[in-house]
Amino acid sequence: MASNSCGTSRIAGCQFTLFPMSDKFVDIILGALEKVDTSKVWKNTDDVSTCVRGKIVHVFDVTEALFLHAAKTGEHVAISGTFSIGCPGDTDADSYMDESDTPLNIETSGEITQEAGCKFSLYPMGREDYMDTIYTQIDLSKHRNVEVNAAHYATRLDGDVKDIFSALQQSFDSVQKKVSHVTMTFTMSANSPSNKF
Ligand SMILES: Cc1ncc(C[n+]2csc(CCO)c2C)c(N)n1
Repeated sequence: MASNSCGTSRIAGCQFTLFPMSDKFVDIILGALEKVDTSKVWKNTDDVSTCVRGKIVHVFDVTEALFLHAAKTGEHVAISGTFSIGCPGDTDADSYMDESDTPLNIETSGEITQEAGCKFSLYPMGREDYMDTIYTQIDLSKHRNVEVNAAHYATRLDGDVKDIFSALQQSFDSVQKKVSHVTMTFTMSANSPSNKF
Protein backbone atom coordinates (compact mmCIF):
# COMPACT_ATOMS: atom_id res chain seq x y z
CA MET A 1 0.00 0.00 0.00
CA ALA A 2 1.32 3.47 -0.84
CA SER A 3 2.48 5.48 2.16
CA ASN A 4 1.06 8.93 2.83
CA SER A 5 4.13 10.15 4.67
CA CYS A 6 6.48 12.66 3.03
CA GLY A 7 8.73 11.28 0.29
CA THR A 8 12.51 11.28 0.59
CA SER A 9 13.11 12.62 -2.95
CA ARG A 10 13.94 16.34 -3.05
CA ILE A 11 12.26 16.76 -6.41
CA ALA A 12 10.48 20.12 -6.56
CA GLY A 13 7.70 21.23 -8.86
CA CYS A 14 5.49 24.09 -9.90
CA GLN A 15 1.99 23.87 -11.31
CA PHE A 16 0.99 27.20 -12.86
CA THR A 17 -1.37 28.88 -15.28
CA LEU A 18 -0.63 31.91 -17.44
CA PHE A 19 -3.51 34.32 -17.92
CA PRO A 20 -2.89 36.74 -20.80
CA MET A 21 -5.66 39.37 -20.75
CA SER A 22 -5.54 39.51 -24.53
CA ASP A 23 -7.21 38.19 -27.68
CA LYS A 24 -3.79 36.78 -28.53
CA PHE A 25 -3.77 34.48 -25.48
CA VAL A 26 -3.06 31.30 -27.50
CA ASP A 27 0.03 32.80 -29.17
CA ILE A 28 1.22 34.30 -25.89
CA ILE A 29 0.95 31.04 -23.93
CA LEU A 30 2.20 28.70 -26.64
CA GLY A 31 4.86 31.20 -27.78
CA ALA A 32 6.27 31.44 -24.25
CA LEU A 33 6.24 27.65 -23.85
CA GLU A 34 8.10 27.33 -27.15
CA LYS A 35 10.76 29.96 -26.43
CA VAL A 36 11.77 28.66 -23.00
CA ASP A 37 14.33 25.86 -22.73
CA THR A 38 12.61 23.24 -20.57
CA SER A 39 15.05 20.40 -21.20
CA LYS A 40 16.18 20.16 -17.57
CA VAL A 41 12.65 19.70 -16.18
CA TRP A 42 9.84 17.20 -16.58
CA LYS A 43 6.97 19.15 -18.17
CA ASN A 44 3.32 18.61 -18.91
CA THR A 45 0.87 21.16 -20.37
CA ASP A 46 -2.88 20.67 -20.57
CA ASP A 47 -5.94 22.90 -21.01
CA VAL A 48 -5.76 24.15 -17.40
CA SER A 49 -2.08 24.55 -16.52
CA THR A 50 1.53 23.53 -16.97
CA CYS A 51 3.47 21.49 -14.45
CA VAL A 52 7.27 21.48 -14.34
CA ARG A 53 9.28 19.23 -12.00
CA GLY A 54 12.96 18.76 -11.22
CA LYS A 55 15.66 20.57 -9.26
CA ILE A 56 14.57 23.77 -7.47
CA VAL A 57 16.92 25.91 -9.59
CA HIS A 58 15.39 24.71 -12.87
CA VAL A 59 11.78 24.79 -11.70
CA PHE A 60 12.20 28.49 -10.80
CA ASP A 61 14.28 29.28 -13.89
CA VAL A 62 11.64 27.86 -16.25
CA THR A 63 8.63 29.40 -14.44
CA GLU A 64 10.28 32.83 -14.37
CA ALA A 65 11.32 32.64 -18.03
CA LEU A 66 7.79 31.67 -19.13
CA PHE A 67 6.27 34.62 -17.32
CA LEU A 68 8.91 37.02 -18.67
CA HIS A 69 8.37 35.87 -22.25
CA ALA A 70 4.60 36.28 -21.89
CA ALA A 71 4.92 39.72 -20.21
CA LYS A 72 7.44 40.89 -22.83
CA THR A 73 4.56 41.06 -25.31
CA GLY A 74 3.41 44.18 -23.42
CA GLU A 75 -0.01 42.66 -22.80
CA HIS A 76 -1.49 42.50 -19.32
CA VAL A 77 -0.44 39.00 -18.17
CA ALA A 78 -0.89 37.19 -14.88
CA ILE A 79 0.45 33.89 -13.60
CA SER A 80 -0.83 31.90 -10.67
CA GLY A 81 0.58 28.68 -9.33
CA THR A 82 1.89 26.43 -6.57
CA PHE A 83 5.46 25.38 -5.88
CA SER A 84 5.89 22.15 -3.92
CA ILE A 85 8.67 19.96 -2.56
CA GLY A 86 8.63 16.79 -0.46
CA CYS A 87 5.15 15.83 -1.63
CA PRO A 88 4.39 12.19 -0.79
CA GLY A 89 4.89 9.95 -3.81
CA ASP A 90 6.42 12.66 -6.03
CA THR A 91 9.14 10.44 -7.51
CA ASP A 92 8.34 9.56 -11.11
CA ALA A 93 10.65 12.20 -12.63
CA ASP A 94 13.66 11.45 -10.46
CA SER A 95 15.90 11.17 -13.54
CA TYR A 96 15.67 14.99 -13.84
CA MET A 97 17.46 15.25 -10.48
CA ASP A 98 20.70 14.19 -12.27
CA GLU A 99 20.79 17.39 -14.36
CA SER A 100 23.59 19.87 -13.62
CA ASP A 101 22.75 23.04 -11.65
CA THR A 102 23.31 25.57 -14.47
CA PRO A 103 20.01 27.31 -15.34
CA LEU A 104 19.30 27.31 -19.09
CA ASN A 105 17.22 30.47 -19.42
CA ILE A 106 19.12 32.97 -17.34
CA GLU A 107 20.75 34.68 -20.35
CA THR A 108 17.53 35.36 -22.27
CA SER A 109 15.60 36.17 -19.08
CA GLY A 110 18.40 38.57 -18.11
CA GLU A 111 17.69 40.69 -21.16
CA ILE A 112 14.05 41.29 -20.13
CA THR A 113 13.29 44.09 -17.68
CA GLN A 114 9.76 43.87 -16.36
CA GLU A 115 8.01 45.31 -13.31
CA ALA A 116 5.33 43.23 -11.59
CA GLY A 117 3.28 42.83 -8.44
CA CYS A 118 3.13 39.49 -6.67
CA LYS A 119 1.37 37.97 -3.67
CA PHE A 120 2.78 34.78 -2.18
CA SER A 121 1.95 32.47 0.69
CA LEU A 122 4.24 29.87 2.25
CA TYR A 123 2.89 26.67 3.74
CA PRO A 124 5.47 24.67 5.74
CA MET A 125 3.49 21.42 6.16
CA GLY A 126 3.11 19.39 9.32
CA ARG A 127 4.84 21.83 11.66
CA GLU A 128 3.42 23.44 14.77
CA ASP A 129 5.90 26.34 14.56
CA TYR A 130 4.84 27.20 11.00
CA MET A 131 4.10 30.88 11.81
CA ASP A 132 7.70 31.45 13.03
CA THR A 133 9.03 29.98 9.79
CA ILE A 134 6.74 32.21 7.72
CA TYR A 135 7.58 35.41 9.65
CA THR A 136 11.32 34.72 9.30
CA GLN A 137 10.93 34.53 5.53
CA ILE A 138 8.81 37.70 5.36
CA ASP A 139 11.56 39.55 7.30
CA LEU A 140 14.24 38.18 4.97
CA SER A 141 12.22 39.30 1.91
CA LYS A 142 12.81 42.89 3.03
CA HIS A 143 16.51 42.51 2.12
CA ARG A 144 15.95 41.15 -1.37
CA ASN A 145 15.60 44.22 -3.58
CA VAL A 146 11.80 44.11 -3.58
CA GLU A 147 9.16 46.20 -1.84
CA VAL A 148 7.44 44.06 0.79
CA ASN A 149 3.93 44.69 2.14
CA ALA A 150 1.54 42.68 4.26
CA ALA A 151 -1.65 41.43 2.63
CA HIS A 152 -4.45 39.24 3.92
CA TYR A 153 -3.36 35.58 3.73
CA ALA A 154 -0.27 36.56 1.72
CA THR A 155 2.76 38.85 1.45
CA ARG A 156 2.97 41.33 -1.40
CA LEU A 157 6.24 41.79 -3.32
CA ASP A 158 6.70 44.57 -5.89
CA GLY A 159 9.66 45.12 -8.15
CA ASP A 160 11.50 43.60 -11.09
CA VAL A 161 10.24 40.13 -12.02
CA LYS A 162 13.74 38.64 -11.64
CA ASP A 163 14.08 40.10 -8.13
CA ILE A 164 10.62 38.83 -7.20
CA PHE A 165 11.41 35.31 -8.43
CA SER A 166 14.72 35.37 -6.65
CA ALA A 167 12.98 36.37 -3.37
CA LEU A 168 10.43 33.58 -3.90
CA GLN A 169 13.17 31.04 -4.63
CA GLN A 170 15.23 32.06 -1.59
CA SER A 171 12.18 31.80 0.71
CA PHE A 172 11.16 28.42 -0.67
CA ASP A 173 14.72 27.08 -0.61
CA SER A 174 15.52 28.13 2.94
CA VAL A 175 12.25 26.74 4.31
CA GLN A 176 12.63 23.39 2.51
CA LYS A 177 16.06 22.94 4.10
CA LYS A 178 14.31 22.76 7.49
CA VAL A 179 10.83 21.48 6.62
CA SER A 180 10.43 18.33 4.53
CA HIS A 181 7.13 19.16 2.78
CA VAL A 182 6.62 22.79 1.72
CA THR A 183 4.16 24.39 -0.66
CA MET A 184 4.13 28.01 -1.78
CA THR A 185 1.36 29.66 -3.76
CA PHE A 186 1.85 32.82 -5.80
CA THR A 187 0.04 35.15 -8.16
CA MET A 188 1.89 37.75 -10.21
CA SER A 189 0.63 40.42 -12.56
CA ALA A 190 2.49 42.53 -15.12
CA ASN A 191 1.40 45.42 -17.35
CA SER A 192 -1.85 45.79 -15.42
CA PRO A 193 -3.81 49.00 -16.08
CA SER A 194 -5.06 48.93 -12.45
CA ASN A 195 -3.62 50.83 -9.49
CA LYS A 196 -1.22 48.89 -7.29
CA PHE A 197 -2.91 49.31 -3.92
C1 LIG B 1 1.26 27.91 -18.48
C2 LIG B 1 -0.09 27.50 -18.99
N1 LIG B 1 -0.25 26.22 -19.38
C3 LIG B 1 -1.45 25.82 -19.87
C4 LIG B 1 -2.50 26.70 -19.94
C5 LIG B 1 -3.83 26.26 -20.47
N2 LIG B 1 -4.12 26.90 -21.74
C6 LIG B 1 -5.10 27.83 -21.85
S1 LIG B 1 -5.18 28.44 -23.42
C7 LIG B 1 -3.89 27.50 -23.97
C8 LIG B 1 -3.37 27.57 -25.37
C9 LIG B 1 -4.29 26.89 -26.35
O1 LIG B 1 -4.56 25.60 -25.99
C10 LIG B 1 -3.43 26.68 -22.94
C11 LIG B 1 -2.32 25.71 -23.11
C12 LIG B 1 -2.27 28.04 -19.51
N3 LIG B 1 -3.23 29.00 -19.57
N4 LIG B 1 -1.06 28.41 -19.02
